[in-house]
Amino acid sequence: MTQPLLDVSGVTLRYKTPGVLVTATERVSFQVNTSDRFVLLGPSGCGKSTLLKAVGGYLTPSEGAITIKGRKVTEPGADRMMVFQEFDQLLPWRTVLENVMFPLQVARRLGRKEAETKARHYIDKVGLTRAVNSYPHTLSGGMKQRVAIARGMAMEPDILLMDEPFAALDALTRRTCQDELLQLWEETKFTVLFVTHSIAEAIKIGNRILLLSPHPGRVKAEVVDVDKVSPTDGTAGQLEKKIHELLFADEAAHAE
Ligand SMILES: Nc1ncnc2c1ncn2[C@@H]1O[C@H](COP(=O)(O)OP(=O)(O)OP(=O)(O)O)[C@@H](O)[C@H]1O
Repeated sequence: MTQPLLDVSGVTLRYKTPGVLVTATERVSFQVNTSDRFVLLGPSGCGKSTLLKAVGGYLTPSEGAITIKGRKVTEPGADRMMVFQEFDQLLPWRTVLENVMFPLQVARRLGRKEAETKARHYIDKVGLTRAVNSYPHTLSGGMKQRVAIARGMAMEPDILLMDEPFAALDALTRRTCQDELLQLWEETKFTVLFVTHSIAEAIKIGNRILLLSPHPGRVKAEVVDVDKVSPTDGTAGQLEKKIHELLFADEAAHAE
């Protein structure tokens, strides 16, 4: 069997808070293959962001292990770039071009010219050619998220980690950004691990979806071959209903 790109194996993550140890995820396992659009889906508080941060190397599991291409994740690295929900993830004193160039120069240690060429290429890809010299405060939320995506993709990481990147956008911009992300994926087939609490977004973005229980960290099920559902013939609606039932079955039973 070929090695997965990302292997999350029996991972438990806890937060130490004064007087309490909060368990955010417990013994969660999943594997992501190259070119997957793998979605972590579950309600607020089930541990999605915590898992993503651990894959990013920002948190250390108290049990289990995370490996990328067989290498154990112990700290953040340029092989895993993150895109967050918040609009303030860009450096406000740098232009769009400089924001995208910055990690290329600092983390990849590319020379100015090479970094600029690469940055411009990805800025073009997200449709922001005309905004290269703009500062973040002059951009809309959707434009800022596109810059963050360009910055992540320009690093050509092994995996792009996206934490509800479109959740703070209005419905129309959100849909446009989702479409653009899928278009970019068609062009480059990058691997993405995408966190969302929206079932519809998970079905639209993912080819595989891991359903996390409302009880932190418990895996409910994995849905594969999401690509095979069609947005127009009703199968997407059926899958959405099924996922909803899977996620909330126990809660409904208890509520009765
Ligand atoms: N810094 C922290 N300190 C203490 N507990 C935390 C911290 N961050 C998260 N938690 C707790 O860990 C659990 C999982 O949180 P996490 O943010 O990973 O969930 P989530 O599924 O991403 O939720 P959301 O969609 O609301 O971001 C929750 O119980 C949360 O309260």
